[in-house]
Amino acid sequence: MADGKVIPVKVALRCRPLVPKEIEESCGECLQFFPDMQQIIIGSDKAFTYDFVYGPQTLQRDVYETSVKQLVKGIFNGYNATVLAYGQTGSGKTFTMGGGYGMSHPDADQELVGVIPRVIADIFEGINKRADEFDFIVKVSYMEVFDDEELCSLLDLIVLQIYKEDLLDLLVPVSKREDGCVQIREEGNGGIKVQGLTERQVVSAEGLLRCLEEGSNSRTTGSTAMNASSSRSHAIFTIHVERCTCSLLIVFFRQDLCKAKFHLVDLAGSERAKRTQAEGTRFKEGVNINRGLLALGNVISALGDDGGKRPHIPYRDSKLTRLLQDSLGGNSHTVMIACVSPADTNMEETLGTLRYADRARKIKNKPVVNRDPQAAEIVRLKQVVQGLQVQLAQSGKGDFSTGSEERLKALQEENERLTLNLQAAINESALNLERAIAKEMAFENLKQKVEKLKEKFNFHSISHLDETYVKPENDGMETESETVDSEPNSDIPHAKIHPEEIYKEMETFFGDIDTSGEGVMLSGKEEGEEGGVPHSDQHNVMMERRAELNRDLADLNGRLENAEAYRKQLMQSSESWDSIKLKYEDNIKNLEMNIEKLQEEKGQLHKELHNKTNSAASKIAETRRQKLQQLEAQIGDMRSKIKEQSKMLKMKQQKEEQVCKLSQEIQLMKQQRVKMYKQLKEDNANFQKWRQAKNKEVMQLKAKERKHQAEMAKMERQSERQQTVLRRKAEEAAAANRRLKEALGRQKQAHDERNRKQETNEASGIGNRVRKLLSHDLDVAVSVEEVKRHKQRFLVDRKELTQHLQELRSQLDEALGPGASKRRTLNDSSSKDVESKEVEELRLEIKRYESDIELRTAQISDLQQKLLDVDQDEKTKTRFNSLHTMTEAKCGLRFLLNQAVEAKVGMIEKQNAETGEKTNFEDLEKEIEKMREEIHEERRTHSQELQALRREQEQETIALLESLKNTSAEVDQAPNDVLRKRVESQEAEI
Ligand SMILES: Nc1ncnc2c1ncn2[C@@H]1O[C@H](COP(=O)(O)OP(=O)(O)OP(=O)(O)O)[C@@H](O)[C@H]1O
Repeated sequence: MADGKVIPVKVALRCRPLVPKEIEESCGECLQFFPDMQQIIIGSDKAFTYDFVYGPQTLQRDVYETSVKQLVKGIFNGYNATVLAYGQTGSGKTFTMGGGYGMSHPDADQELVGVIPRVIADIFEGINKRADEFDFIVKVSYMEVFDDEELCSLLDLIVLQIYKEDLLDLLVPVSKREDGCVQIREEGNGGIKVQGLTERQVVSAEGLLRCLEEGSNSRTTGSTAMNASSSRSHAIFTIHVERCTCSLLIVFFRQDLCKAKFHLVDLAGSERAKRTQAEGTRFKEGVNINRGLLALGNVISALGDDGGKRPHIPYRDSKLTRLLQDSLGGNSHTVMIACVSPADTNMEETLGTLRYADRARKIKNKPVVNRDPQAAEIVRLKQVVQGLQVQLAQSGKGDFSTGSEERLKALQEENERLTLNLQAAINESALNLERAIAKEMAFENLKQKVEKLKEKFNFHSISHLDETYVKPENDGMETESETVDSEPNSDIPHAKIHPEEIYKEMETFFGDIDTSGEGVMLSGKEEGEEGGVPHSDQHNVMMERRAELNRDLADLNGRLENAEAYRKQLMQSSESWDSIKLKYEDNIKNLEMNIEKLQEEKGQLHKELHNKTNSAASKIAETRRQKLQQLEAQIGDMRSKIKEQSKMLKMKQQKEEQVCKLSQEIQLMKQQRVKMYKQLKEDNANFQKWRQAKNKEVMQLKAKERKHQAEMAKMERQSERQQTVLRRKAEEAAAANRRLKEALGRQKQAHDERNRKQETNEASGIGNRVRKLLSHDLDVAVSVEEVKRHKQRFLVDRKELTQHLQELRSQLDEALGPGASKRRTLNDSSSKDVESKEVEELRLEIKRYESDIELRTAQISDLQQKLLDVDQDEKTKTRFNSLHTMTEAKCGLRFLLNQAVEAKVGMIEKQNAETGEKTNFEDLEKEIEKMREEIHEERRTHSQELQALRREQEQETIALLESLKNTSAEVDQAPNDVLRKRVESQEAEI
């Protein structure tokens, strides 16, 4: 390091990796790096060269070792050093400098430690190495810089206290800070001294790190859309190193005393308020920060433009530039670390930083060993005198054309939005009309069905569907249970009624109604039919159980009928048996009497036979013996008859017992039947309930399905609209691109022409020429602005698309269940088999979004490339260079004024047209509202009519069922053939 030699400011370009937020937004990378080459390419071909270029993967250590470490060595020899981190907000300045990440902590990740802690460590290492030769005094100061004093009055009281001091001593606790105690003074040697600033002496690296941490903690940070912890001020951490030899004599003569300052500067973000979405205080800070950086930029430009030969360098424009006066173009070895983001969304800012850094490379410093402060003061005064000799007028830039274009664009956008709204409202109204017509048709259908039913059953009307289904059986059952004891035979005819047939009829009918009439609650609908309860195990079980019960009932009724008939028969036979029995009993009595008589006669004959001994007598005896034998035979005969008759009587008794038993059985059967009817009734009620619940469920499912379909349709419409908008935007962007190209061509042609005419010294037609030139410049500027806007819109689009893509991805993960993200990426066929339709749709949608994002990225980089090609920033600077004479300037001004007037008039016209459109739109909206009300009214009347019709149907069905019930009751109470036949005929009719 030679004393007094001109050394340019060294510039290091550091690019951080994409941060998670940028990755989430699908940002692409707009920077290209080449190994071992200190060059960077932005876009496809715009190259910049710096002293050091660090790609996203470069380690903190490498950054320090290659670009900063050497400065530490100079410090021990009395050379000032500065490391300046510049860049857009969130580009990694604080990360690189390492001032705000708690790196002084022993537990901090040493790989992430930034420049400042490394400088501190190296300084103390150097001191220790040189401890034998020299004594060192190390002091530290830490300040925060706000540039705009005006700002103070804008802010609230608490902020005022802090901000009013535009220089903030970070090593003094907030409570002890006093207004205006820190001030910049110029030292005699041209150096800058900050009066009132704490310079804390430290003896170890740890002490120095503590100071860094203490000051960093009281730095003003805030959250912006681009950086959660954004530094809202410039921070200057200065390490003062004083070297002296141990010899007292030398110290006395100050020959070897040298003082060096190491400024470590973390500038606030060079941001655009629009990008950071800063509002209120944040916005004011943003404006403020930029003002400071603008001054710094001006200083850098002034220093860099003519190799620093400009007579005036505007250091005094801001406190920041005053403080950095030494570091830029002065007595310091300076390294500027320009931090950039690789994201294509930040391309403009990155390009700005690259240019800034490029300009900074041209700054020439003249570092000297800080041995003699008086000499340095003289040099500085010389510089000031030189600076004051030349004054440059600052020219302001008008941007009316941009303003009017902006307004025009806004109006066009508003117009588009209104037209879209109108179209949507018209679509909805048409949809409502269609729905109303469909309802009307369904209603007509229903009416026809009711009429058909009326004809079919010859009823007046039919209603109350559920009761229609239940009632006949219920009635039958009630009649049975009421009459079973009083009238044993009355239940038999009921067994012949077949209510199932009626139900079937009804069910078919109402089933039909269900499919035709929306919202009609059906009880007769069977499973498997559209709109009815779908096949389900529960339903099948219930139906089977019902059928089984009905079968059992019919069986029981049959058995009962047989038993009754048998009993009747038995009873009839029992009656005839009674008369036979009586006859038999008489017979038996007679026979017994006869037997007695015959026995007496026999006895007498026996006696006579013993008494008679003669022949005559023996003859008589013989006759009597024969008679006796006859009598005995008669008696035997009679006895066998009596035996037979008693047998018959026994049989009769048995029959009677049988009849009695049968009667009991019949009684039991009847009770069982009542039970079964009750069971059936209960089952029916349950079945009805179940069916109603199921129907409700079905309706809900249907409604859900309809809603889902409507949502899908809406999404499709939305997506279509989105696609159309995207297509339109792409077309517009392409058109803007084309226009820009044409405008550039025209501009080039005009400039060539002008140069040619200047060469040939053509004086005529200045006005025309200037107008032509400016008009082309204007066209180019407008086209550039247009392209920028399109690019901005694409960026927003891509962000939205990415957000939506993330949502879709998480939906897909949810649908796939645990371990989904793996499967999502694997896309394996086995999992595909089991994927539902929904998953498939999601996959398709994701693919669509991914390709849309890719397309957007391509479009963005295309537009960015165009902008880079135009390099408007550079051209604006030279634009007015073409106006050499006052006449030309006047012509140009007149032309620009005319353009402004035209633009303004055009804008007013557009505003008027917009107002007209707005009124039209409002009228249309009113009309739509009116139509909506009409539709609503129609719907209301329709539903009222439907309800009235239902009520009517219900009443008529009730009446019908009542009449059926009465007829059944009559039949039960007075069973005669006529009534029975009537019921049977009614049933047959039904
Ligand atoms: N080289 C890098 N490697 C990894 N992450 C980085 C790098 N540089 C910056 N980051 C990350 O980027 C984010 C923003 O960085 P940082 O706060 O340093 O930006 P900044 O330029 O100081 O912003 P501001 O001007 O708003 O203060 C931080 O989360 C930081 O961790």
